[in-house]
Amino acid sequence: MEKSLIIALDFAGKQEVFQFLKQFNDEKLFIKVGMELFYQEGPSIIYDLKEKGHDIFLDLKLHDIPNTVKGAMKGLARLGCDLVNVHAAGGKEMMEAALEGLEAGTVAGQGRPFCIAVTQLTSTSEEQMQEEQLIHVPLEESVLHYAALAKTAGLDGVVCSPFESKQIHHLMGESFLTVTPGIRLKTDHVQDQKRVATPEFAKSEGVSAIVVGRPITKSENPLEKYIEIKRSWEGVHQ
Ligand SMILES: O=c1ccn([C@@H]2O[C@H](COP(=O)(O)O)[C@@H](O)[C@H]2O)c(=O)[nH]1
Repeated sequence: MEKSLIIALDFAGKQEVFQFLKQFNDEKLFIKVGMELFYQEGPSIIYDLKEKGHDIFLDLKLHDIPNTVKGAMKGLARLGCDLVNVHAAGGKEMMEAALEGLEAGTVAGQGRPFCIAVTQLTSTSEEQMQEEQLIHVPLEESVLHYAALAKTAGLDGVVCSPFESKQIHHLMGESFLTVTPGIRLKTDHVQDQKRVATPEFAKSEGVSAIVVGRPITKSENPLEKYIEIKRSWEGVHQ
């Protein structure tokens, strides 16, 4: 889990996914399956990717009443994912229920998936947060508040941006995971992301894992782009 580069496979179906993965030969990847793919293909996409030896972050960002989240997590635990998530805005009781569900659904002999909480989406700016969510504190304070809530609930870490990672580790401990989307090389389009940073910056801030989607999946040469991003994330330069 630590220092992983997670590729977000935001594709509409299995066919596109396996066509895309062909380019990576037999490399075992850390793959993020999100709503777009999971809502089309369901659990079978997880089984297929696990069978190929990939690690899976199932990014469904659960946010509902505690009982519903507990039941959903019980089912997700059986899929054998490595990492799942909820929205911290669902509250401490909901996050505790998520963990209870995961523990109840984890198959004997397998570890339970790591569970992290989304703090403020990387597509949210401070201005949007204040005007649309009516949260009248600096964005970093909101992220740190949600991270502390997640920690109190017993979660393993958070989704945040690289800008908040160092302070989260300082307050919550180095083993508390910071998983950061919104990663772009300087030459990449930012698209709908607001809190964007390079892999090098993420590394310098002690981020636990980066999530990269379109810069790789929409690239003319995805394998080359993956290698370029991986090198700058791992600090290996030729
Ligand atoms: O705050 C968040 C939480 C999740 N995501 C997800 O990460 C990827 C990022 O994809 P890009 O194409 O690299 O922008 C995407 O699947 C999001 O659902 C996020 O971006 N921000």
